Amino acid sequence: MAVTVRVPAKVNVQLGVGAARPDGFHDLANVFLAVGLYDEVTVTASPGGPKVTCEGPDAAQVPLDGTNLAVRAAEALAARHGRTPDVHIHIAKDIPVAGGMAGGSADGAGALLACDALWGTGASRDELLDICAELGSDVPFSLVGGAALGTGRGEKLRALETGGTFHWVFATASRGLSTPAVFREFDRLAEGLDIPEPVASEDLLGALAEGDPDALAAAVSNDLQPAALSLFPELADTLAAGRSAGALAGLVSGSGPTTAFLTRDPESAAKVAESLRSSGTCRAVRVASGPAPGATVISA
Ligand SMILES: C[C@](O)(CO)[C@H](O)COP(=O)(O)OP(=O)(O)OC[C@H]1O[C@@H](n2ccc(N)nc2=O)[C@H](O)[C@@H]1O
Ligand SMILES: Nc1ncnc2c1ncn2[C@@H]1O[C@H](COP(=O)(O)OP(=O)(O)OP(=O)(O)O)[C@@H](O)[C@H]1O
Repeated sequence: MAVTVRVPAKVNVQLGVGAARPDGFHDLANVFLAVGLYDEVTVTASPGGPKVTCEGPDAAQVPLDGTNLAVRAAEALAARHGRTPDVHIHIAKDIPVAGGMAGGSADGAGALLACDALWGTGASRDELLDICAELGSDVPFSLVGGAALGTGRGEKLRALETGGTFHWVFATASRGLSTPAVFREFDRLAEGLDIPEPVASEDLLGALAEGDPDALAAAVSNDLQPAALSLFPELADTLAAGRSAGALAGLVSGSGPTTAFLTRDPESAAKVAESLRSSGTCRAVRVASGPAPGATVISA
């Protein structure tokens, strides 16, 4: 028997970042939107597992050892339920790697849901969310999808209402950025400054609820953007190219280096994508809309 789960990427429409906490993490006001770029995680019984394989354009950058979040998810579920993680996990990867779109987190959430179905564990939603939070700050959102406000280090979620579909263009970069390195750069840039508690923007939540792309474009923000630009200055050229091509807004996605451009409709998304492709300022361009559903079993 094989179980396949489909899991979306995310863009952060607001990423408010507070000062570093004593544990090194940062309190966030993290407004997540799941978008329709997906990894598919397939699990099959395999004695002596867990073992992981990966296919897709970025597969060579995905670790195939015990650090893979999908492997860690299978091990965590097995340990809680007193069984051995005898499983082969195959990842069909379409989410850019190390791009700030929660690709590894998606695979963690996907493997967890898939193993739960394969093993008949019957874990509750709350137990799955607890395991997700142990795996990483973005992993709970990969499980639930849609739109949500993440507080704490991003793992405490409140579902948000969305009144329509938002159309995005994503430009991937020639190299990745490490999430911890971007947070460290945020801390360096913040030295000596008084960093306020991050708060979700009421205007932004209203724009999501209304499904209003112009209002959302006026409200998007990312406190990690200056840090990502400091480590990867060429991203400024990509942002300028997307904005001058007619995007309503352009911002770095999460910790970057993927840049995200909000457009009014699918036609203008196609136009912005075409301009970005010919701009020479990025590696590849993808079009996707959100909200998209969270991790979903698509075959069992
Ligand atoms: C940038 C975002 O993608 C926005 O959604 C997330 O905040 C990062 O989530 P993630 O990749 O799941 O991150 P984790 O695996 O939990 O943490 C990786 C590293 O990022 C930093 N980190 C992450 C989340 C957070 N609230 N504060 C942090 O300072 C820490 O250095 C941590 O060691
Ligand atoms: N299943 C996985 N897929 C991709 N990367 C993984 C996976 N498991 C662990 N990793 C590691 O995580 C690193 C970050 O990859 P990922 O694609 O999750 O980045 P990201 O999208 O920037 O994450 P986030 O947006 O959550 O900060 C990779 O360089 C890789 O070493």
